[in-house]
Amino acid sequence: MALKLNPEAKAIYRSIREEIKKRLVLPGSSTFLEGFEPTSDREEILRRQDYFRENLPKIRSELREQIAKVKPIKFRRDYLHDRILIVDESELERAQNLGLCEVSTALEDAEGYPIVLSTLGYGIDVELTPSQIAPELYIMPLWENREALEALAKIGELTGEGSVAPDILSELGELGEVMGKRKLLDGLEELIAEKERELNEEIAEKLEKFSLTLSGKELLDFLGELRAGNYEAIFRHFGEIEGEILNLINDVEDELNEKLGITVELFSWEGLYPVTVPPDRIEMLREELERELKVELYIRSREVLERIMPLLPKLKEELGRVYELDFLLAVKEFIEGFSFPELWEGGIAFVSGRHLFIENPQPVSYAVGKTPEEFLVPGAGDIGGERVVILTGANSGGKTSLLELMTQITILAHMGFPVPAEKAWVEPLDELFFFRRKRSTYGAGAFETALRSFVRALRGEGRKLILIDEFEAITEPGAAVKIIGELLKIAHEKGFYVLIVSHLGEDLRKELPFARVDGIEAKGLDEKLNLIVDRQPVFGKLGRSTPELIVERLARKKRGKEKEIFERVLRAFRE
Ligand SMILES: Nc1ncnc2c1ncn2[C@@H]1O[C@H](COP(=O)(O)OP(=O)(O)OP(=O)(O)O)[C@@H](O)[C@H]1O
Repeated sequence: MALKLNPEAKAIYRSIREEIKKRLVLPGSSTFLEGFEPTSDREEILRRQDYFRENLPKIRSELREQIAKVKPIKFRRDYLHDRILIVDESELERAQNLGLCEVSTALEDAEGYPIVLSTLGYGIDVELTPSQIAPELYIMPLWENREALEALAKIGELTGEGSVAPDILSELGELGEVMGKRKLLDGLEELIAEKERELNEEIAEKLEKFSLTLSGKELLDFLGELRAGNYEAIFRHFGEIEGEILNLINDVEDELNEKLGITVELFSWEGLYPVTVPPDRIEMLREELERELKVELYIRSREVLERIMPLLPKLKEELGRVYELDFLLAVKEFIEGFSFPELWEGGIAFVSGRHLFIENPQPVSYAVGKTPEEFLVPGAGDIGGERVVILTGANSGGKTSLLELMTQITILAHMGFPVPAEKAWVEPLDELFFFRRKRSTYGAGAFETALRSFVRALRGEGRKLILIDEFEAITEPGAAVKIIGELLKIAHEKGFYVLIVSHLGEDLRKELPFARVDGIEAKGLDEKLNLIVDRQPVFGKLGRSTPELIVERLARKKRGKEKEIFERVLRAFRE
C-alpha cells in the first residue's frame, strides 16, 4: 500500500524525484523511479533496501560516460521493396502475413527485383522467417549502433557483469567490406567527378609538356608536314601522347574498379579534352552497383545474423539493464553520505540529519515518539517517547527547515532509499501530512481552509505523522491555543505522531502535559546584530524567542538609564 501524502508532502516528494532525475543520463531511465514510490509496506521497503545494498556497490562513476553512448537499438519491421518471395500456394498467406516484402506464387513476378527469394528453389532458398527473409532489419540497426555496442562492452567490464556486445561486434566486422562499398556508392558522383578532375589535370600537364617539347625547328617541320598533307607523321607525334593519356585513364579506372569491386569502362577517350563521363553511364553504373550490393548485403547479413541471433535476447537484457544502471548511478550520487534507516516501531528519529536543499547544513538530530538506545544525542535523556512535540524558538532558527528535513527523511525511508542522516529509525506509516505556514494569508478564508485540512488529517485511524508549521499565524493567539490544544489532544488519543512549530509553546505546554516542548535557541547576535543560532533543538526546553534575545543584547550593551529600562523589560520575559 502506498504511503499517503498530502499536497505539500507530495511537493517535497516531487522535489526529491527531481534531484534524482536531474542526475540521469538517459531519458528512459526515469521509469525506474516509478518503482520506488513511497510505500507503507514494511516488507517492500526492506526488499528495496536489499536491492540497493546489493546493486549500489557495483556502480562506478566511470559508467556515466559509457551510459551516455548507449542508445536504444530498435529492430523495426519494415516492408522491403527490393525483394520478392516466391512461395507455394499453401504458404502464401503465411508469407504475406509476415509483411516483409512482395510475395507471389508466380516466378514471372520476380522480374525486376534485385533479390529473389523462394521456398521452392527459384531464387535464394529461404525459410519463412523474418531473419531469413529480411536479415538486414536486424543487422542494420546493430551496424549503425556499433558505438552503443562498444559502450555496452565497456559497461559489462566495469560492472563485472559481462556482455555479448564484443561477440556481436566481431561478427559485424565481417560486414565491413560490403558496408564500405555502400558508402562509396553514396558518394559515387563526387568520387567520379574527383577522378575526372584529376585525370584532366594530368592530361593538361602532358599536353603542355608536349607543346614545350616542340622546338622551333620541329614546329616548322610539323607545319611543313601539315601543309604537305603528311598526316601520318603528325599522328605519330600525337600517338605518343595519346598512349600516355590512355594509360592515365586506365589507371584511374582500375582504381575505381578496385574500390567498387566491378569492371566497367567509364571514361572514353575520343581525342576530346577535357575527358568526361557521360551522366547516363554513371546512372547505369549506380544501378548495377546497387543491385549487386543489395544481394551481397543480403547474403552477408544472413550469414552474420545466423551467428548473432542467439545473442540478441541477452543483448536486449543488457540494454534494459543500462537504464537500470543509469538509475542506480543517479541514486548513488544522490545518496552520497546517506545511510539506510532502520525500520522499527514507536516513532521517527534520526542522528545528524542533513537538509537536502540547504547548502552545507548544520546536521540536526531529532525525534518524534520513542528513541532507540543508540540515539546518542546530547539531551536525549529528556525525551520521554512523546508522540506530540511542539517546536519553539528563534525566528529563522530553522524550524521550518526541520519539518522539511523530517518530511524528506520520512519520504526517502518509505521509498526504500537511504536517508540524509548518520543514523535513522523510521516506523512505516500509512499517512504523512505536511502543513506549511500560510504566509500573510490572514482572514477567515485561509483560517477555515487550514482548519479543515488539519481536521481532515485527524480523521480516521492508522499510523500518521502530521507536521504543522505555525498554525497560529492565521488566527489570534488566544483562539489558537484553544484550537491547537484540542486538536493535539485528539491526535494524542489516536496515537498519531505530531510535530508542530509554534510560538505558543508556553501556553500549549500547560494545556498538553503529554506533549514535549523543544526549543531552537539563538546563541547570541553577531557583530551585524544577526542571530547566531544553533539549529539543533534542545529537547524539553522552550526556545527563547528573538525579541527576548534582542532585549537581552541591548541590556548588556547599553549603559546607565537605558540599561536599567532594558533590564526591566528582560525581567518581564523571565518571570
Ligand atoms: N540546519 C541548518 N543548517 C544551516 N542553515 C539552516 C539550517 N536550518 C535552517 N537553516 C537556514 O536558516 C534560515 C531560516 O530557516 P527556517 O525558515 O527553517 O527558520 P524558521 O525557524 O522556520 O523561521 P521562521 O521563524 O521565520 O519561521 C534559512 O535560510 C535556512 O536555510
